[in-house]
Amino acid sequence: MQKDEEEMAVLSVDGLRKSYGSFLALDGVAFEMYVGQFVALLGPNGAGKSTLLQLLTGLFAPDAGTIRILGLNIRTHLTEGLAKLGVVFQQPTLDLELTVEANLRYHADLHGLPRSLARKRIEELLKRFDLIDRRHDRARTLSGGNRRRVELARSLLHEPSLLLMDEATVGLDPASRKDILNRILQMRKDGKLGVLWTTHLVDEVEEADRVIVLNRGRVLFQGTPAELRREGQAETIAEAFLKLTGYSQAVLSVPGS
Ligand SMILES: Nc1ncnc2c1ncn2[C@@H]1O[C@H](COP(=O)(O)OP(=O)(O)OP(=O)(O)O)[C@@H](O)[C@H]1O
Repeated sequence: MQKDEEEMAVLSVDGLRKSYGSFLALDGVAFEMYVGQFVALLGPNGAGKSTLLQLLTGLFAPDAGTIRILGLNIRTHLTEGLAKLGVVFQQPTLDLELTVEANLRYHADLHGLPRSLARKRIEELLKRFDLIDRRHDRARTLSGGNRRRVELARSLLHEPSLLLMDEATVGLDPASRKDILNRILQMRKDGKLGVLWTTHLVDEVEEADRVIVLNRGRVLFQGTPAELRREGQAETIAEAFLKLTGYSQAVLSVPGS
């Protein structure tokens, strides 16, 4: 990667606004993040996290504001911007009738990877995510945690600079949840990828480089987990989050639920 690419924000969002009819789902959202960072986007249900991710993936256009991926404005450079993006969606997206390997090969073809390069990367990623023994198994036979690992491997095949993970641990058992989170946290050591991790689970943001608190379409806070605790004059992230948002304990979901 070029020096100026390393210093450039991998994702830069400014003045983002999106309404559904008269309902304002995102209201002037702005933040930046860099490669090597794990950024947690924390917000209760309905905060606007999925809407934000739909805009970041070009699914639909914002009413106002700009999104830049490595400096590329996706309004004018959508294809180039999306080529730098890996996504793990909240809803499972594997073809359950295909084998693990075929799911990955299909994605590699979509990204136009030459077959020999695709074979090499698939092999590397299956090893890295401890899936090599399952390569010939149909996705249907995999546990929820393993399916998520396949989706994660798939999202990295084209070597993106930015990985978006939308509530990636929802529905997983506690051990699989921890496994996925730890794998992502380890990846930041490579310094090649920025990860935007959306969640409504406060315990998933403890080790983030930065936390963005989104509530009712607005950014209430952005900074480190320690700064979040300081801002909320609280000992825990959960307490700080509740103070900032004014919610009661009930809004904090039980992990694994
Ligand atoms: N297509 C739509 N039409 C109308 N309102 C919508 C639509 N999609 C989302 N909303 C509303 O916009 C707000 C933000 O929704 P969004 O799904 O982005 O939030 P979220 O933080 O991802 O929540 P969740 O964790 O529940 O998915 C919610 O109040 C939701 O009801």
